[in-house]
Amino acid sequence: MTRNWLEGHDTVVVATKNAGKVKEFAHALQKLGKAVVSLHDYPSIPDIVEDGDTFAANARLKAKATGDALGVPALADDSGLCVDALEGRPGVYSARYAGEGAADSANNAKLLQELSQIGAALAEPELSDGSKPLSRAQFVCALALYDPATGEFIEAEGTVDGIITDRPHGDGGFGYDPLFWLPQLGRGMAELSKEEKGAISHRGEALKLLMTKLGIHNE
Ligand SMILES: O=c1nc[nH]c2c1ncn2[C@H]1C[C@H](O)[C@@H](COP(=O)(O)OP(=O)(O)OP(=O)(O)O)O1
Ligand SMILES: [Mg+2]
Repeated sequence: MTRNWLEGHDTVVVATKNAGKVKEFAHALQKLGKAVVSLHDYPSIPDIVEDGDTFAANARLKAKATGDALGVPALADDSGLCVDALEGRPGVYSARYAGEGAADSANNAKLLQELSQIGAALAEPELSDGSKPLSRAQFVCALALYDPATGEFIEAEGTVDGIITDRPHGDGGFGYDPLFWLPQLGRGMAELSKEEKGAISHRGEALKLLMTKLGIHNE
């Protein structure tokens, strides 16, 4: 068991510029009595190039650059959507699917366009609102916590399976959430509260695992 790196820190640095992630981490870590700061609070840290081949490699890159710049442990999240009908794309390219700096709405539009182009369709009945299931998909989240004092990493990964539908459901969450349907719940990811999403999501699962590795037992 690793020592708890977060002990004695009432603020956790999350190496992200994604406001949706910040909200989810803030909500989850608040239960441990910890506040979250993000790269929005440190504009002087230069942009981090995410050129790793895997979610885990990118998470390590972001955690290390941030931890080294600030001299305190930093937590990074690299995540994305892997769509079966697209052979796992957009994967590590999820954030820039529709181009560098693309808005979530543009990425969602591109996803529907690609799926429509190949005529993706699941041999499953349509949902009760008439929307069509297009492909199985998985959200993946790799977390890396880095300690600049020792150069060590603690890492964890989580996934959640779902289905991409041809229409959005709900307006919560961020990113691809509106197109991600959870057949096991009969609801869309963007229809869940932060609490509900955290309980089942790729990020929630990765965070639980990371906390276990740190020896922190929540609930
Ligand atoms: O729970 C999620 N619900 C919906 N979409 C999600 C989720 N988690 C990741 N995603 C999507 C958003 C973005 O298109 C990509 C992450 O890319 P990723 O590089 O990890 O994050 P980012 O560039 O938005 O912020 P940053 O790198 O500063 O942490 O996957
Ligand atoms: Mg990114």
